[in-house]
Amino acid sequence: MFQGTCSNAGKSVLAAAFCRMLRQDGFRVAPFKAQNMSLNSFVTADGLEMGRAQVTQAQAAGLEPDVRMNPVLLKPSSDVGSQVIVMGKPVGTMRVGEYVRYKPTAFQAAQRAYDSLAAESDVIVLEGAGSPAEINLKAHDIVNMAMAQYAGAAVVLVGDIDRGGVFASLVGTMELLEPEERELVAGYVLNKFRGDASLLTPAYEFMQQRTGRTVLGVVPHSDALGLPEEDSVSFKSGLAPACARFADRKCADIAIAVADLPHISNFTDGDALAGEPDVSIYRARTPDELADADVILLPGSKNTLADLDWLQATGMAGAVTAAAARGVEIVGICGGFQMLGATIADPHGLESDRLSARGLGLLPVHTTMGRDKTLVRQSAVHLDTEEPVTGYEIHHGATALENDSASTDHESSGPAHTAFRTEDGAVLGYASRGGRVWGTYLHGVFDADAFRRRWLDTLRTRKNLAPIRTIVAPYDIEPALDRLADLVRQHVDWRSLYHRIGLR
Ligand SMILES: NC(=O)CC[C@H](N)C(=O)O
Repeated sequence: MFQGTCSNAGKSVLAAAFCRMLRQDGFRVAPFKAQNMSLNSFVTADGLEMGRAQVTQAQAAGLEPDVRMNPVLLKPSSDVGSQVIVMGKPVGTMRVGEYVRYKPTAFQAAQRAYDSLAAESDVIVLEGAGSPAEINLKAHDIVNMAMAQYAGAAVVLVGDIDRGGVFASLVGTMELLEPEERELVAGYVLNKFRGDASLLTPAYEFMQQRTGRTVLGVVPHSDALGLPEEDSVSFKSGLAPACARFADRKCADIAIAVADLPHISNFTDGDALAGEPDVSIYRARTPDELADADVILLPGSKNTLADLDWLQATGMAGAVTAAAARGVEIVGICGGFQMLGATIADPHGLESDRLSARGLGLLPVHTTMGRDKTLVRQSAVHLDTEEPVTGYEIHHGATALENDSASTDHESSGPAHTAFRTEDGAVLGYASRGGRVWGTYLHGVFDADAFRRRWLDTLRTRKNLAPIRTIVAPYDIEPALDRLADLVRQHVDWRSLYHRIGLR
């Protein structure tokens, strides 16, 4: 089990690496994280919702994502607390105190999920959350040492050396554990190292003497892995792959600005675009940052109305409508799609106490949030290009086209047409008359290689750049998972870990 001395220490990535390595070595391996807090979720084939990190780890393990791998998911929606998802379905929106009271039930669900997964596997790679040494939270822990004890796991403590203070964090974490918890710790991994690792060797001796545990490895910092990010922590601090890569690519042909909404969900929707050599994709928080964009992407949101307020308050809303008037391509996904419309209503107060609001008025559509949550994988066709797309839907809102679009008082909303249609004929998104403003409920819409290239080529043509016409950057994380496994094999004493858990 990988536990961190802080959040974002790189536990998920190490867990993914071990899933891939164990699979390469012929074991039946599955990932598990009792509880995730993330707005980056995914829908399983049976229509259940789980965190993205275990989806990547499942792929590393060669398995279909399964909700047992992440039985509890908390999706913070601020004003009204977090939406609590248990075994893939929302059980309610709870404030902290309420959730603490609910935790014994959540832990039971996690234990049942673990047992059933463990019965089918040779090895489970568990992941903790945050740090196990948060002494104020320990009494009701269900995801760190409590889970490790339940599973009888060997724990690797992961420290982020890039932040500094890594030895103090490791020693301090050990210090704050109960003796029986400390027993479970097999050793340490120092993650995100830049520089000459031989400089660290004197510290290993010290750690061994002081704590009786050794450093099992030092993993170099790597921006270039190209794996999806688990939660928005790294996106917010500008560390997500898309942003990291942007630094080198300010001059790419197509500039795509992603509005960095306070409740941004599923920003992984931009990952496939970030991999394209002719694209620079970056987050935008101010109107200025939208100025040179060829595309403005409004991503998903766990709180559409609050984020719409944020767009208004920051002046971003005005900048988006002005850009639309200049002919800039405006794309909305899920919550972003809802924002493009004329009105959004949340009569049950599911996301906030704002019961309704006007949208940006760029598409003549109306959204109403219903109590039922749509959770489904979808295949659809983009009608203009006839290219297939696939992805998943996660939303409460239902969005419909205005009967008589002339009735709208929003200047920019003109007649719109269906942009995406599913196999069974359902509408999955609309586009404005000229097609430059469009939105869809489909997360992952840009993952389809052919559609993505066709769309980028339309943008190129508009800028008088030659279309590329072939798929130059297929979106596939398989090679990245293999690269990751190689990197970790090189730098971590995986043999002694295998030995510790009884594998040969
Ligand atoms: N994933 C999303 O962007 C969800 C949009 C919105 N919060 C809804 O539930 O309808």
